[in-house]
Amino acid sequence: MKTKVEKVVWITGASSGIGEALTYELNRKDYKLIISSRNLIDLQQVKARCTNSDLISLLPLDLMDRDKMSEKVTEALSFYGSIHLLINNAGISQRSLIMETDLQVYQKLMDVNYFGTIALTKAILPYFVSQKKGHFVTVTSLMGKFGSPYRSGYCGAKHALHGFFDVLRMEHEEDNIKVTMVCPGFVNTYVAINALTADGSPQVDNDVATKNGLSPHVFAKKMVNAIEKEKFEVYIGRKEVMGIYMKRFFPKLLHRLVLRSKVR
Ligand SMILES: NC(=O)c1ccc[n+]([C@@H]2O[C@H](COP(=O)([O-])OP(=O)(O)OC[C@H]3O[C@@H](n4cnc5c(N)ncnc54)[C@H](O)[C@@H]3O)[C@@H](O)[C@H]2O)c1
Repeated sequence: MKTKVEKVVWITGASSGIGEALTYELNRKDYKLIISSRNLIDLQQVKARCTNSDLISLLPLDLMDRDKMSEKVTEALSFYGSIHLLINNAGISQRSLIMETDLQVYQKLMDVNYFGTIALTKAILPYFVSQKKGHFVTVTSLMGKFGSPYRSGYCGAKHALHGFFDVLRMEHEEDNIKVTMVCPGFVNTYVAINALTADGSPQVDNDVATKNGLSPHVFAKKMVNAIEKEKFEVYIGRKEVMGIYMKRFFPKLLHRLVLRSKVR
């Protein structure tokens, strides 16, 4: 457990789903946490459910506010005087066909998932470099490695994160900066309910596959294990994870299987 000595973790998107479950799991393991999301009341409720709530600091943050990221980093550092891990977890999905989707929806998917994430990453990077230590953990998706209908903009944004962070890992190898890319399969969270439809409104309904996915609690345990082992990249889910290997070795077969599965 190499990173056990590195105790301060900043999690984005901590108000629900994977981020909320990560908060409980890391709190249980006595990490000091800074938890972020857009809504302070939601964050307060998560904190109230933690056993070691004195180890939790709240920092509201909207990934759309790219200009505020340096300010947010300064605020985050003021809580414990240090940060060792940034978990870029916040994100928003999509359920709409390319032909029907407004360009603004693509813009928002990129703004939140890609530009918001890299803006926050760039804002904290000089601090990590100055410390000669730091660990970026970025939650992408299996959709960051292959595609599935109704998710064109989401897939684009998540694929882009892999490009960015693979380069960051190389450029800052000598600064002792670690990067772990986490690719979930289906996890039973609000991701499908909050997913943007063609006009930018949320889908509201859950998807069957998401509902039948891993529980956020089980997912968070596996993810923390991967973080502590400083893995480069990890795929966490059920049989859908096979898509990673099929994309690499049998891309046409994966194409047919994804179409046949009719997953929404
Ligand atoms: N649940 C799944 O099946 C699944 C699969 C693959 C990838 N993911 C990824 O996991 C991550 C977490 O999603 P989840 O499944 O927990 O869904 P969720 O909708 O329950 O949680 C998303 C979190 O991101 C936050 N968020 C959304 N927009 C934001 C913004 N503009 N600024 C700041 N925070 C914002 C939300 O408030 C929430 O806390 C996302 O990056 C998502 O793409 C989830």
